[in-house]
Amino acid sequence: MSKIKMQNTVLNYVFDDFKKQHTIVFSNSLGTDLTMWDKQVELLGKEFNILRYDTRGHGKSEATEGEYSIEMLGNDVLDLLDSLKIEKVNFCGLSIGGLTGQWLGIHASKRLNKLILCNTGVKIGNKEGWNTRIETVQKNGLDSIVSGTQERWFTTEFVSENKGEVDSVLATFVQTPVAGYISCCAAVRDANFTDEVSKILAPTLIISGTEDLVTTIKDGDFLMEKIPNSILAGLKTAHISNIEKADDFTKLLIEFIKN
Ligand SMILES: O=C(O)CCC(=O)CC(=O)O
Repeated sequence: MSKIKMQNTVLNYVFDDFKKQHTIVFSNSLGTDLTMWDKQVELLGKEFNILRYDTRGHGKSEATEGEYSIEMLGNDVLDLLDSLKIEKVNFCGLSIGGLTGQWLGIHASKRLNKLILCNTGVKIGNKEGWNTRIETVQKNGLDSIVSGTQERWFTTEFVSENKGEVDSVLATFVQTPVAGYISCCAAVRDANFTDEVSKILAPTLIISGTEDLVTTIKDGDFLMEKIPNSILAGLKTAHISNIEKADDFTKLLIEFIKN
């Protein structure tokens, strides 16, 4: 792992430079960190260089003060690419990472080869829900929402067969800095790409979870209707599809980027 001091923050990242032609950048979901992609690295590393980073306020990245915006998180990615002198990438983001991906697709098209938007939507949830979550976490901490989080993130079948793995993801969740988590909640609350998403020109793969109640398959359908050069794949998962159906997820990425 390395840390990089950028214009406005310090980001933690891991760059596996396998000297391949293409690089794929992974952007984590709310309350996770770059280790959420561990199951993708082995297979994908045979084909691509892999750059993973902790979203601002998460993992070992700095939790700067004040509310964040998706624009800020998108610019963090551009600063990171500039610092590492990487011109063009394939970008894969899940949930809030998918909002960052949409922002990049709209505002930084020339930095993208292909875009993968997972378990996300043009808008996630509503203002009231996010404000309630912010207040709850401010008052009672992340432990107070851990059981609801597990229910949204994984199907009951997956939890019963993979208890250790789920516990480890949730251990990362409760270690997320409260300030970073709620600042990112504000970024999600304020994001709405309904009117801009059709400007995305990069070929785009949308991955939705058929059992995802946070960002539904309908949200994925809407993205596909609006983004001109896009396709949609559904996996039988809840919100964290890349962990719940890791191999299927990884194969979708390889096929999409290589073709
Ligand atoms: O996962 C995200 O990045 C945002 C959506 C969300 O809050 C998922 C959840 O915890 O329910």
